[in-house]
Amino acid sequence: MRFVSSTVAGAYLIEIDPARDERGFFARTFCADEFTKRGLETDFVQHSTSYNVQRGTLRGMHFQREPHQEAKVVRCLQGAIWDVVLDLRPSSPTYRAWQGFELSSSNRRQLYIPKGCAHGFQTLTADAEVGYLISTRYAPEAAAGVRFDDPAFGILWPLPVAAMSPKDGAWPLFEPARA
Ligand SMILES: Cc1cn([C@H]2C[C@H](O)[C@@H](COP(=O)(O)OP(=O)(O)O[C@H]3O[C@@H](C)C(=O)[C@@H](O)[C@H]3O)O2)c(=O)[nH]c1=O
Repeated sequence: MRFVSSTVAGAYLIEIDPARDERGFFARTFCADEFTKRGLETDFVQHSTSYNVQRGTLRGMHFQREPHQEAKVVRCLQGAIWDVVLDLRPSSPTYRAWQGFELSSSNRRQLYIPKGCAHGFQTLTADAEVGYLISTRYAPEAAAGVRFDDPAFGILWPLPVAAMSPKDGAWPLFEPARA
């Protein structure tokens, strides 16, 4: 596995290191030893998937409040997405910074989202499916979000929004105390 540092502290783009032969290849997509070496979470209690019908569907920007903060490992299983990590940790050297990556079923890249960061994505294709490893149980009372188009962050999205949940359309503008 190859871990590429992000401009958001503690976030990593993870690429596979395929062992190829005439059948195709074999590659690790998660390795507890490799994650531990970099101080990343290895204890994942949920593996979830989301399926998205339309190109341009946007989900985000989500996080869970303390003490339910989550680390996530995100992968696009079908189609392609623009996947974004946003730093909401006031003590972080990259507080309020974001970075986006194209993840697709063909590039097989994954994005590691550290605790305290928000996460969201926009689908670049129709019929896109996204899988996540998540380190913390779903706690709806702790679920929170910031607006995908909040000028406090200036996240750039590749496409007009084709579909979004009412919840994601209604997040208030960012106030540091609320996050
Ligand atoms: C996230 C989640 C949702 N649900 C339920 C609640 C609701 O009825 C339905 C859809 O929930 P949401 O609208 O919150 O789903 P969604 O907008 O896809 O939420 C996801 O967005 C991306 C960007 C993430 O990073 C994920 O961690 C998660 O927050 O699924 C669970 O049962 N368990 C879960 O872990």
